[in-house]
Amino acid sequence: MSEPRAQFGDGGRLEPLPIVVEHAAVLRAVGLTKTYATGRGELELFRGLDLTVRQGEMVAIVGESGTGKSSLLHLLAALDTPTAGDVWCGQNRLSSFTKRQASEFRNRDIGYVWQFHYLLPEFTAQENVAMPLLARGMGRVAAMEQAMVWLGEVGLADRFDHRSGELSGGEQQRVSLARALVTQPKLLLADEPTGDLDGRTADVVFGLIQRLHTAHGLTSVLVTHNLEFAGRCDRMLRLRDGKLAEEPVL
Ligand SMILES: Nc1ncnc2c1ncn2[C@@H]1O[C@H](COP(=O)(O)OP(=O)(O)OP(=O)(O)O)[C@@H](O)[C@H]1O
Repeated sequence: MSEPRAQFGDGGRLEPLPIVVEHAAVLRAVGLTKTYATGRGELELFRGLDLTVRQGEMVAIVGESGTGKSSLLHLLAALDTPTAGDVWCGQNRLSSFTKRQASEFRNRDIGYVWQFHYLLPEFTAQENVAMPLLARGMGRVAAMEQAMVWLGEVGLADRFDHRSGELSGGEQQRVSLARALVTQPKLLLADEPTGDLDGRTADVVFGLIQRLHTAHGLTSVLVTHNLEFAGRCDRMLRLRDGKLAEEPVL
């Protein structure tokens, strides 16, 4: 049965119901288990882990080194498959994807930022940013135009023809952020995006991520060791002993 859109008020007149904005879950992990086979037997990182990220949220995942934060992010991005359980992104069940579907999903729906920029050194900043658009078959002229727009978004339009070796660490990471967002994904996943930067530069890059998250209505999940940055997110989740526990934010 469909929801009623109106109700009878005191005067017997039909009045519209108040609009309740429901924030849909963009990302949902259900009963997630990840076990690696290692030379010394099985390493179980988590078992039966649940996570819900709602539209527009910025969620930080923190935790000791080796607890499995990067592994979790890889599962959320369909870069890896869980031992058990499922990840849902909207209506998509990631474990049902073929390799090709997973790759298309990442190109279409996910912006991924790594600790290291992984820019291709032989290409300019603009060409690096255009890469995901070229990969999906967009023509070079249109892709390069979009890349310029996103270089502008990260404040680096004037560096469009610089190769990665001619950019500072913070600038390289800003270019990689533009490359992650040029496809206009719904979801931004970032694994220690400021981990390789000095304090002031880290602050600039984190501030930029926050600004772009809000300006473009993104849903973001960030792994970080920086508790100050984590405290500036909507929610902070700590991965410990294979479970995610909510911690208070500022
Ligand atoms: N492909 C793999 N095969 C076997 N073990 C792995 C694999 N990938 C990661 N691990 C192990 O899983 C554990 C968790 O790794 P992961 O990188 O997810 O942790 P993390 O919490 O992100 O750590 P850090 O904060 O240091 O980046 C580590 O002990 C790591 O050695």
